[in-house]
Amino acid sequence: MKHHLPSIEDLLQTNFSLLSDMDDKNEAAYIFKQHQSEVWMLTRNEYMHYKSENIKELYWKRVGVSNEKAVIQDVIQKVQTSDIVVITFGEGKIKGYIDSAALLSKVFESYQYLEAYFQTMIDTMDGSVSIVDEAGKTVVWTPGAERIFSIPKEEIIGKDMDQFFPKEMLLNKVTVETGQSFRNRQHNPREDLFVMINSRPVIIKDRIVGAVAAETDITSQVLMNQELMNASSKIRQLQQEVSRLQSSRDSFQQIKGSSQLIKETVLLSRRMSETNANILLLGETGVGKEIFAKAIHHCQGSTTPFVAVNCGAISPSLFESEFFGYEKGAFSGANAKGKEGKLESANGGTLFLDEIGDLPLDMQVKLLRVLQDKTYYRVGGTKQLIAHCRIIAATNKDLEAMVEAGAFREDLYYRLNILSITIPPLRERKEDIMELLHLFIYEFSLLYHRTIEYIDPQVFSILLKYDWPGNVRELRNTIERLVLLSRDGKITIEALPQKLSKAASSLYHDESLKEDLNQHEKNKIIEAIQTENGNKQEAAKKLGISRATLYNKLKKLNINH
Ligand SMILES: Nc1ncnc2c1ncn2[C@@H]1O[C@H](COP(=O)(O)OP(=O)(O)OP(=O)(O)O)[C@@H](O)[C@H]1O
Repeated sequence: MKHHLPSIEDLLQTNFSLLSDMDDKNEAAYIFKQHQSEVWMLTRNEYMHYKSENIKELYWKRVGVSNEKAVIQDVIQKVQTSDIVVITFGEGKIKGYIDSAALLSKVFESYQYLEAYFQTMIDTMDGSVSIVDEAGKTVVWTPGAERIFSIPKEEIIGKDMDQFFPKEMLLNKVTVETGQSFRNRQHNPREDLFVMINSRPVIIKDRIVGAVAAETDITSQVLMNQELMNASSKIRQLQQEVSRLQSSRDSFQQIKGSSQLIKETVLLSRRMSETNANILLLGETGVGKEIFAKAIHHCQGSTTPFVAVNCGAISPSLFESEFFGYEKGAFSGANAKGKEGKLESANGGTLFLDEIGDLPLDMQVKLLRVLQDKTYYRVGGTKQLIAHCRIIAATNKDLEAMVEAGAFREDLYYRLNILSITIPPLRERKEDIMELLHLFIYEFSLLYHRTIEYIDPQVFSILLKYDWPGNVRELRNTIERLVLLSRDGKITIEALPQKLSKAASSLYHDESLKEDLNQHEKNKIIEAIQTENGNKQEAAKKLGISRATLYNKLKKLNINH
């Protein structure tokens, strides 16, 4: 590793002799005389000269001493006062010496290697790297920086950066002043330029001597995102129009998502909806049970009533009268004319029993009777009524466990569970997040009259990675918040609810963002090519980009089409 300072071993020379071993034939370059921890030195020539002249007093020079375990910096310090430094080992025995000329030449060689590596490294990098010294003056400005910021090196080197950039962009100045590091901060230094900045202090012996800032140009990702946003919003608009026209034909259009899991769930629901039988919908909170229930109900172009009852929200004492209705004078406080129940209101259509797990046990018996006989009586009534409706029940509870615990009737469970559909949670179909996200942005931007033109790529990345315990409802509510908190058409990371940004801080890093965006871009392109039966000209048109751009992207994203 030639670019590092040489080690003591690299520099050690052994061409020496101790005075006690010295004779005239000895060719050693230096002669050492040692007393305890101190060492004196003569060159061989001096020694021979003094001897031949018969000079009694030899003119020994005292030299520096370092142990073989010392660091090279120690030797460098000692050669400042003596030309050579003796290296000892064990109990102070002399192992060899280091002379200043050899040391200087080796250190200079390391410096040359380091300089060559450093220069080649900054010339090779695409991104921008800049360094300021402790006075805030620019000392390094790479070709990447020249290209990204269009400022030639000659213009900026030696100058204060705030002559060239607005103060809020100068993270390296903050870093050099405070020692604070930054990671993945996004900036928009020019209207047509987006960069991601990292910065760190340069520290020598606990002193900040400068700061390095590395900037990556993410303009193309951001623009691509905006292009996609615009394209998706146009597509969404068209889809809404089409689905309005088609809504009488296909009620499942409302259920968005193109993951295999959601497609299979829709397919199963479609098949079940054709049977007219009762259906049980299972799934975590917010997965879309009600939206599925409505789609099943409307599947046959039904204009019949869809009546929803939240079993968890009706007080147990009112349940029976709410459910079956009552005759006039059935109980005190009742409507004098009597009232039809939910079963009757749903006549000919669908009764949606949400949160069926919360149905009181006595009502479970009565519901079972309706399911079996299709007949019931109003409270206080004697006329038998026929239940002419499909029942769709839904719950996010584990009914089987409730049966085992005696909280839900086994016979009712089996009756309801004949046709059941489990709607998968969003974390198992993350491919759907992007589509739902665009749908909700579009919906809320219309509702609140806010045009969204830009979404911070970090926001996308965080939304795609989060596990969504509250499923689609939580995603929808989050998007509503983001649209409401958007400023100048921009959704930024600060608008995210705290729990999302917290969950993301451990996940987020540059590469994952790129991967997510690339994957999304890839999916959109493949989808467009498939829809256009492989016709690239048409696919490019559909994506709103030129044919040449499409070919570039196919190459860059490794798409074989
Ligand atoms: N696949 C989907 N496409 C579009 N919107 C969806 C989808 N799934 C759910 N939503 C929306 O998410 C929200 C929650 O859905 P829904 O009320 O149907 O969930 P749920 O499972 O019935 O919830 P809960 O268990 O709390 O009753 C609704 O606004 C719904 O329109």
